[in-house]
Amino acid sequence: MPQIILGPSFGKLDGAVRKAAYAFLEKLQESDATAGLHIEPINGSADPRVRTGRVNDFWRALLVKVQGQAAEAHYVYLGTYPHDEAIARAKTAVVRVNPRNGIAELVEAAAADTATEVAEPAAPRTGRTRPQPDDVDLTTYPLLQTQGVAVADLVDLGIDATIADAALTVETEDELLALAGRAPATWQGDALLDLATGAGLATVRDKLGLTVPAVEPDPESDDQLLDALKQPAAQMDFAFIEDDAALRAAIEDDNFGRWRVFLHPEQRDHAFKNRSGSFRLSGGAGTGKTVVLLHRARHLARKNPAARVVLTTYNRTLASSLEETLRLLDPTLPIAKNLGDPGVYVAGVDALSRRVIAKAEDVHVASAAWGETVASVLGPRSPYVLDLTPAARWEAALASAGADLAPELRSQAFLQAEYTTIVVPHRITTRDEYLRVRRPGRGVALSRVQRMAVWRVVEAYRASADAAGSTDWDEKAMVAATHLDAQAAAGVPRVADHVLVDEAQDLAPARLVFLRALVAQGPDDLFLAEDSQQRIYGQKVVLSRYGINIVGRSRRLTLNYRTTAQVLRYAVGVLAGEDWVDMEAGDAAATGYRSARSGPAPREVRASSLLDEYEQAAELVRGWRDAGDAGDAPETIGVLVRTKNTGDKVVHALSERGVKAKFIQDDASTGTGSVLVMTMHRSKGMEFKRVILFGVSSDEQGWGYGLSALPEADRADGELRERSLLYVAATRARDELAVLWNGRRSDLLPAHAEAATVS
Ligand SMILES: Nc1ncnc2c1ncn2[C@@H]1O[C@H](COP(=O)(O)OP(=O)(O)OP(=O)(O)O)[C@@H](O)[C@H]1O
Repeated sequence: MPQIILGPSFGKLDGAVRKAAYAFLEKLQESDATAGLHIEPINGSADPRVRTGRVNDFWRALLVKVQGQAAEAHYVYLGTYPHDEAIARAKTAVVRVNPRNGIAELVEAAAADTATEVAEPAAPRTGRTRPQPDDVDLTTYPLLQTQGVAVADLVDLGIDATIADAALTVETEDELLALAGRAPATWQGDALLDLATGAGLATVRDKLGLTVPAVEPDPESDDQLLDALKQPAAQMDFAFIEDDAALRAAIEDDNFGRWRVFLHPEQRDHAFKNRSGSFRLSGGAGTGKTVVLLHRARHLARKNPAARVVLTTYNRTLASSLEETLRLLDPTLPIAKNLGDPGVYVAGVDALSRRVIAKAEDVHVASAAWGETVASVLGPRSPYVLDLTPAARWEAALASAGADLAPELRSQAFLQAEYTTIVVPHRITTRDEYLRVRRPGRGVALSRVQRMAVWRVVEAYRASADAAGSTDWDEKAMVAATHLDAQAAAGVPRVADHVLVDEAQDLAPARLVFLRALVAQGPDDLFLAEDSQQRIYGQKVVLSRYGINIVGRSRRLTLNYRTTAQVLRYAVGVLAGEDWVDMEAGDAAATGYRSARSGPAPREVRASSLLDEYEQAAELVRGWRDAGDAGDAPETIGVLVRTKNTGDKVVHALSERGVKAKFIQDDASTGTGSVLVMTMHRSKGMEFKRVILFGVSSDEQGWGYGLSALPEADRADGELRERSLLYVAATRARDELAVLWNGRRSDLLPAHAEAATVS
């Protein structure tokens, strides 16, 4: 059966043609001799491998046939066009091997001639100096030259000579973005953007897997071309199609289906490479961390059908969305029904711990071993731990036993943070242990007397939960982890072979200890995707303190696929001026973070009153929704708010103004036909075509909620979470972002906003 390779296409197709194009490729995949396909060469084509095929009366597919030593032909699909256009394109399209790096690329015939006339190799770098800030005004100096890059360096990488020349004169990021979009191969654009953000030439080579070809390229050799198509950088533009679902996804949804088949070389590495132990993948919002996890889950399950792969994340809603997307990636992938079954088991981390406990209680509740497990985490108490302790019990415990606490410590927020980060993960069951424990990472220092006062409240909290036979989620995770460790020590196998975790930055220590306990230490055990700048819950966590040893196995993704460069710059501005720490206590600064897409600058709208703000929001949405053929489907527009209360009012206000809107809370499926209004917390992991951030004012209730109740030393971290929340919300926008407020503009917004302001 012929192998289809999806290549770059010159345009978009409308729905009906896409269906016909898919049907054509499906038939071609079965046999290129199928009657009616009419796979034919074209007289006078620049590339003798070019063929056209008949999609229907009017449309033709543009193909490149590569046979080589393979028994079956390979067909590179370059799009479907009206008959005459297809013939014209067939004459000039050339798929060739880049002589500098052996990567396959699609070029136009004229460009193919010039591009193979490769420039002189890069001159030795002696004597060339990078401009010094004292000599020149770097803000008006060509971008790449400020990074010490010369035309010869670019040509040496394999970048098209014309693009390389132009790149060296470009002075602004926006111009570079436009130029990158015109490069003949996606990797070339990416290399230019990466160089402009400070990555050195060697780093770019490494990230894209660019190497000098071992043999002189032979334009006639099909085998060389096939090799070239398989290079990681080539696979940003050319994808070998493995199954019908991938083909259908990429053809019928050529924008949003791309992640299923076209991966960045770094994404490919992270998805498919074996790791000798636990691995941490960090990366800014929209860099494809979730995409990597999904591909990795599929890869592991396919590699070993008996493998038990757990795919998990912070909560149930995100887990449902992971499962849904995994099914999109591969409808044939076995999704395990029970934890411990072969296949991919997808669930939120709390659902996982609950499941472990439910099963253990069923079997072991009366056993001494289970009693010891529970007692080792919570002290002597009832062995029943399945019910949930409501957070309100902290208030009751404070009321009954908190009289000796200093006023700044007398809050549920402080006690919960102390309990979650220190008491539970260290399995502290007595006052003496609590008096002795080290509390690294906790902002507030506690004297011995203060510790004793805290412990009295902890005892009251535990006593009431014991009476109710309940535990909170941190306690459940820790009891479950302790149980799994005890079982493993007794020779019972762990319940998973691979654990893949999304949004790990939001997981409290006990949850991480629990995930560690699901799988034995070893190759490909734990894979954590995280972005510390998106931490909107809990406290900073350092993985090594909880038995997760990453050293040397962490990487960062920097190419944002979701948002435009303009939205990204604005969102990163929200984070500016703060120190960010990652889960290995390293620097999590957003260096090298870039987008290859361009769009309008974010809009800031200062409303004169709340009513005016509603009005402005409705007007924006109506404008986007009713923009003729290009109008947005309502559910692709997100209105993000700080609190549920504001959200309810916005839904009402929009509905009054003729905009059908729906408040989304826990429901995983959002439906169609309504603009989606949700809290910024709920928007995590989601994306919209256009986003309104509503009520981003320092006067708006909700922002900084609870911060004043925190001790001074914990407040700075709380403020970081507010900043992260706004960053998360702003990065949900793919194409356009509008920021609305009335009253005082929020201090969290970028100081010198690159935004058009309307008031
Ligand atoms: N290789 C790719 N080709 C095309 N689109 C991609 C690719 N990788 C990711 N994307 C798209 O980029 C968007 C962001 O991807 P994803 O959600 O995986 O990022 P993320 O890093 O997990 O983001 P966040 O941290 O904000 O949740 C998605 O729309 C995804 O489909």
